Amino acid sequence: KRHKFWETQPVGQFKDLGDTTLPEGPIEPPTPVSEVKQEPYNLPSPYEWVTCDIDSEEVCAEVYNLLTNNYVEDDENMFRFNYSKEFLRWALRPPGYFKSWHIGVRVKTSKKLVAFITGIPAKIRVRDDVVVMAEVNFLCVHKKLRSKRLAPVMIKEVTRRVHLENIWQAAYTAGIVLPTPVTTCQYWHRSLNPKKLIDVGFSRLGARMTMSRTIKLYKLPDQTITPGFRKMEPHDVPAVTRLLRNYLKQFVVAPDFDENDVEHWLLPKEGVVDSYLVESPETHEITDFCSFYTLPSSILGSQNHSILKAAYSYYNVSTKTPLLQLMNDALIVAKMKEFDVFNALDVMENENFLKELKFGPGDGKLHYYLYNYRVKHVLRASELGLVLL
Ligand SMILES: COc1cccc(CC(=N)NC(=O)c2cccnc2OC2CCNCC2)c1
Repeated sequence: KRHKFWETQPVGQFKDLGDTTLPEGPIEPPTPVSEVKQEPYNLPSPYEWVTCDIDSEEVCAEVYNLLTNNYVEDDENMFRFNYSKEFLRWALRPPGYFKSWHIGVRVKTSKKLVAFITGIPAKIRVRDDVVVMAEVNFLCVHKKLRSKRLAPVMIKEVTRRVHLENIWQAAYTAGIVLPTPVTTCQYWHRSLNPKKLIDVGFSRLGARMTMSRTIKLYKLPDQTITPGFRKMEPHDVPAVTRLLRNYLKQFVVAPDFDENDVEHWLLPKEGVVDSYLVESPETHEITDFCSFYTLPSSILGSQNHSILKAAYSYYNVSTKTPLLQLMNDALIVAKMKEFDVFNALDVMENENFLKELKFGPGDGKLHYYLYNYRVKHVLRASELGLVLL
């Protein structure tokens, strides 16, 4: 039976899709925290819950190894996300995070970590309604424990622990269709190192194209071209916060970032997140911003290469520099940093630069979901201003 679990959850149900009488907003009301189930859900007997302290080098390494060997693969099982330990520590410890939301499952006897799921708190605006939600991510069950129905109990457990903090909504993404997407995004890729991408099977040589012609097609300048384009620095946090908050107002769903959030999520971190801005040489005003995060993938079947170095478009704001030129500078910097590919979703205003900057469409889609919050109509990807890691 399809979605046996999801039909029991407060999420938009397929059967409700046509019903415009259902109001936008929370589907179920909050309950008093005292009435939330105090004890963890039952796991099958060989397994036990554990809270993963990712500050611990040893535990962080266990989480890294579980994800490296068992997390999301592309549709053709040629690549698998390979989040770094530094990235995981960044992604899971934003302002106000809860250690109790970093949930693992161990084998009681061997203490082997065999499953993982996380939440982090985030202020998300839906139209005019700012809601503190949990962003749920990194749901991973060891390949050898699939189809044991562990995922539903892990989702119920993270939901229970989120409820204990008096938070009643969540946001998450998936590559599969569940009840019911808020929006569905197409992902796009811009080759930076076409020879390697073709060698490992990520891309194919175009019809009537030679390798040298393909290399020339994707060639980029070896310096950025926008005057005043520079790395973001700590003293830029207030100006970038103002710029980003104002820009994100136009989207139906978007993060409600304050300066602490911007400091955590957007200050450059080597090997984790890169962010650049344009400071007007005349007025010293910050007029534009672009950022991307580092998410390599393991290459599962290549002799010559083991890692695909990928940059993922994060938040970009253009108010003076044309978006096309700003994102071209982002591509130039990514190439200078030896990324092989630059990925982007067709969210926000991205569709205005994707084709022009020689992005090609990916072979899959990313669906966005809200838990316990109904959005009246499915949104266009361009109405979405939220990028999850
Ligand atoms: C190239 O290596 C891959 C390894 C695993 C999966 C995929 C395909 C895929 N599922 N890609 C995306 O979900 C994706 C494509 C473009 C931008 N962001 C994305 O996902 C982000 C956001 C959701 N969490 C994973 C990272 C590709």
